[in-house]
Amino acid sequence: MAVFKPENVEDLYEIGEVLGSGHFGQVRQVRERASGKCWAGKFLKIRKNSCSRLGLDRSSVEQEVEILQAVQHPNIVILKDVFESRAEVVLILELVSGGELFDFIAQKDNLLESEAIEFMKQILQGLSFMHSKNIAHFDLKPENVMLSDNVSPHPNIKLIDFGLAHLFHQGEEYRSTSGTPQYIAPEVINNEPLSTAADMWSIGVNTYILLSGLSPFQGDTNEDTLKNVIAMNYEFHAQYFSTTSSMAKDFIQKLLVKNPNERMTAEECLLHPWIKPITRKQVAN
Ligand SMILES: COc1cc(-c2ccc3ncc(-c4cccc([C@@H](O)NCCN(C)C)c4)n3n2)ccc1O
Repeated sequence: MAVFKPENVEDLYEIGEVLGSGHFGQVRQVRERASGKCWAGKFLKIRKNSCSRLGLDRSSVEQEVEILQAVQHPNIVILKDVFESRAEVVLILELVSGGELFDFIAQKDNLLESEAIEFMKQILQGLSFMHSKNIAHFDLKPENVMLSDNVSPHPNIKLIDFGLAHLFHQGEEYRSTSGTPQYIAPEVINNEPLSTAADMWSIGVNTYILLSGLSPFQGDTNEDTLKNVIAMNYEFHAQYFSTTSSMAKDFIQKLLVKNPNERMTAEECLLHPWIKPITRKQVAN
């Protein structure tokens, strides 16, 4: 069993404002007393015993910590420290100040395809690194793609929220139906054995949204959305994709493939001509 620091987190950090909350618990800004530097504290309630319904299993928190410790990359949020007291675990994480990628995009009149490519390239670089370590994120969605800051013209992408992430062990079969309906792959819905390829389906959905603002499988209800995913029921609506390059559509089509084994991998995505132009003319788009 992993041992986290037993010190009271408030002895070392001043606890600040709530930055956000979700299934994972609360994220608060914290200031390191010794250095004055600000970090993000992810506060997680831990189940007191197996009968308790409130809080997270300690084992799931241990897996998230193990994964975060294994993925030190410029495009993945860095884990600095972990504290545990009573029924709470606190992850001290790199503070990501630029907000969510899609809020950044929503504030712009329109996103150039060249800008979308730059963002997607960084997401794929972080994801390719994770997949090289047999780790899948399993919750890739706009809210979990954040920007390091909102001042530089070319902000850095930071992937967050590894609460559903999984480290695959040799020969292991792993199934899970967790995730957000709009972004999950057909094999997740069908409770079939999963692999890092499920992330690549989500990348296809995120790219479709990045370029159009539309969600390809979104239905009126979650049930309708899941039916659309299973039926592969999506199209490039002319009203939203009239100026989108054929290369971009080809990129998406090579990810929204039902058979996980036939989907592009993150490495193959980084070599796709939409991401890595072959000719100088392509770069002009
Ligand atoms: C590593 O796991 C997580 C990290 C973070 C994280 C890390 C650094 C960091 N700096 C700023 C923030 C932040 C700022 C505003 C809102 C949120 C969060 O509540 N919403 C993000 C998306 N949500 C679906 C996780 C997080 N974060 N969030 C949030 C949730 C996680 O499960």
